[in-house]
Amino acid sequence: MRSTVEILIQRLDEGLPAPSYAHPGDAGADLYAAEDVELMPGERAVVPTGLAIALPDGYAAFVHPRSGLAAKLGVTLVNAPGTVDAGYRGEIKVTLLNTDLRDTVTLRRGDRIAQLVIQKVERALFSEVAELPGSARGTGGFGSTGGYAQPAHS
Ligand SMILES: O=c1ccn([C@H]2C[C@H](O)[C@@H](COP(=O)(O)OP(=O)(O)OP(=O)(O)O)O2)c(=O)[nH]1
Ligand SMILES: [Mg+2]
Repeated sequence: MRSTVEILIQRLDEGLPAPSYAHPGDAGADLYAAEDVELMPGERAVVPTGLAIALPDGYAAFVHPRSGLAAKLGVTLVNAPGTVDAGYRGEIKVTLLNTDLRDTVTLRRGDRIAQLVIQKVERALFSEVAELPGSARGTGGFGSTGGYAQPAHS
């Protein structure tokens, strides 16, 4: 059986469902908008979900966009994925962004606006050294392996 972890949840808004997985095997549990929101083209808004959680130490929750909202309406999250720390007891909020340049998007209270992914996270012990160990990649990054089209105006 797939392993599970118990997450304590508090519904700050009892009119909304508790988060749940739509299908067995889903990684993300949908989060609901606690209020109506209208996003003009390019506009963002911090939307409450009516949900607070207590994660066990060693876990974090990540607020991810929903691909349906992204593909159909151009709605994503400004800070995707948002990070919910294990010690956070406040309301989970979703930083929605309407990337569409023409259409205003209206979302209603109760709409599923994002999804929460629970993950184990390591806590690092940052050890400073004068030189880092070598690697095949070295310092190359930001497209160093090539294969990118040039913008027309460059
Ligand atoms: O999409 C998000 C991201 C964060 N949070 C909450 C939980 C998280 O534990 C807290 C702080 O988030 P983060 O560390 O990303 O924000 P910050 O700007 O660094 O704020 P702080 O100084 O409070 O850490 O805000 C959300 O509700 N939704
Ligand atoms: Mg922070």
